[in-house]
Amino acid sequence: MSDQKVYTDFKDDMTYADYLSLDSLLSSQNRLSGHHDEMLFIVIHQVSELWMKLIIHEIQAACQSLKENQFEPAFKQLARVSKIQEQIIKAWDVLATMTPSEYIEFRDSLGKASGFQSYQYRLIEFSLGYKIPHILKIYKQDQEVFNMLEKAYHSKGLYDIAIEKLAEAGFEIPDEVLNRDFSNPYQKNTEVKAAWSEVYKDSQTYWTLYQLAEKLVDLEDWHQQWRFRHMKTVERIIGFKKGTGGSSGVNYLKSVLDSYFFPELWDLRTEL
Ligand code: HEM
Ligand SMILES: N[C@@H](CC(=O)c1ccccc1NC=O)C(=O)O
Repeated sequence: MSDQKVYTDFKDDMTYADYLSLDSLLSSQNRLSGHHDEMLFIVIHQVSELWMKLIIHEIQAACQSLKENQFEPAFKQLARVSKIQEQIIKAWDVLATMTPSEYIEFRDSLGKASGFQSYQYRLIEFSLGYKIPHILKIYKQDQEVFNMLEKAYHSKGLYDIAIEKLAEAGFEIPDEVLNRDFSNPYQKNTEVKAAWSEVYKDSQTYWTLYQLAEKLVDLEDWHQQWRFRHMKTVERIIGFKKGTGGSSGVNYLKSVLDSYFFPELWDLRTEL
């Protein structure tokens, strides 16, 4: 979280390991059970968290670029996010080499810890506009994380900024959409749908918004594929056991697959 600091005291004799903080990075795989496969489990999670860090960095940059009408840099940043999403989806293939009996041998040592508590994952979902009431209470114990997430929860998401771009291009977008309470989940809107439909029907005129829309669809599509692979990998490894985080497990993970982040961008496809 404290990565805002810029280091200026470069050393002449700086090494590869110094630069990458390899000492701390490579001494952070602490297997509680000592089980062989717990190494795989830890590394997969740490790699996913590192990629999530970069996703957040790029989404924040893309939001800023869009606010400044710098569309080309925003497209490059969003395209990078999609490439990372592809990477973390592939990581499920590695985790799926672990069998149910191998996992069950060290599952108890995880206690009540769960991916449920990944605050970087929440930051990503908030930026995609997926905000569920009561989610913040999971983070009550850690005031610093809680404050950071609360701020993100009340902020505009990527889609809110994209809709502002529609308004700036001259489309009639109601005030109740532009000035909505951003902590509420986004509700689909007829005027927004009409605007995006026009963008798709006349893509030559609205080429920039058209590209933006497709980048957003990429992000949502990949995110849902990540959720699906997570759900299926969990079913493959623990079946329908309850989750360590207290949820019903696979059925909970299936239920989140029903949500849409950018609903109009999907709805319009039926009518084009
Ligand atoms: C053996 C591997 C895994 C199993 C059995 C598993 C199981 C589960 C279960 C059952 C849940 C629901 C919450 C709960 O009750 O615990 C969950 C949530 C979650 N897991 Fe995993 N998981 C695995 C691997 C991973 C990996 C590699 C990641 C990558 C970071 C991950 C990230 C998450 C996230 C972000 C959630 C919250 C999802 C949401 O609330 O929509 N999980 N996991
Ligand atoms: N929820 C998992 C446990 C689990 O997967 C996990 C435990 C600690 C840290 C990260 C985890 N990953 C994803 O939920 C389970 O019920 O087996």
